Amino acid sequence: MSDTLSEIVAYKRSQLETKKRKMPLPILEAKAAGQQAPRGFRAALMAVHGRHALIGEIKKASPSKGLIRQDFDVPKIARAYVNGGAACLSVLTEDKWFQGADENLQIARQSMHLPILRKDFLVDAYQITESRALGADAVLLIMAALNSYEARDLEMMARDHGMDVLVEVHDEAELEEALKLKTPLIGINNRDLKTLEVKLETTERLARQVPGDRMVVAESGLSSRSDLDRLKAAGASAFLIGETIMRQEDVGAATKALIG
Ligand SMILES: O=P(O)(O)OC[C@@H](O)[C@@H](O)c1c[nH]c2ccccc12
Repeated sequence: MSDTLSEIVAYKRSQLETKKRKMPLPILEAKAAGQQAPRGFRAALMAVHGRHALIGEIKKASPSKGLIRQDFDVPKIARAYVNGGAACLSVLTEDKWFQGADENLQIARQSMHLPILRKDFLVDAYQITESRALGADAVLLIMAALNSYEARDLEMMARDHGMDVLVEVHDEAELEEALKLKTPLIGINNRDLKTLEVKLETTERLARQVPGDRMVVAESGLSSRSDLDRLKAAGASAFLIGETIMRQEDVGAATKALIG
């Protein structure tokens, strides 16, 4: 376990057995079936015209930065993102490194109308059903944590539950695997999840290799309007932003300032 991603994934896998015992899959399936229908995540991104399509992330802490935001009022943050003009939200549910919680997703969803991406480390089919049972509209699949079979199976399950899939890559080999999936949403993470280093050049380099029928979502390390303009010119059409906005007291104003 030399890098952060492997450590997190190992921890996730170790939690799974307990979770499955506490909440057996059939019960979870029933919960998922009882949820309101998924809101269109991809559709909401595609509906944005004339300004940047932003996915506003609700994130309290991160492995690279520690605590990011002290005053963490989820409904207030969620509604501020709406008022600021975000197209979608992303909610961290990972508890140990990001201080997230499953409840944060449920609370955010009850607080506003935008589609929500469940941001976590999903490596097992159980977690896909769990995401829908929590009310997620979309899930993140991280190619660096999955082989191509796992990615394909998890994607199929997510689609069966009516959720959109954002597949995350950070190099050429992962992009090649991601393009074999059905989802049109290709997230390019500027942060290397193994070393935690951030380079906007990652989006610039990889976006060029994404066919025109896919949609590039630039992720991580975006801190200004000019970063968004720069990556849009490189081919990104949506932007996933957490820390920059989470550090601002006024989330609505910070969102507006970024997307115009
Ligand atoms: O806070 P930032 O640098 O704006 O990044 C947001 C988002 O891209 C980042 O939280 C993220 C991208 N991929 C992930 C996978 C797991 C956990 C977190 C992430």
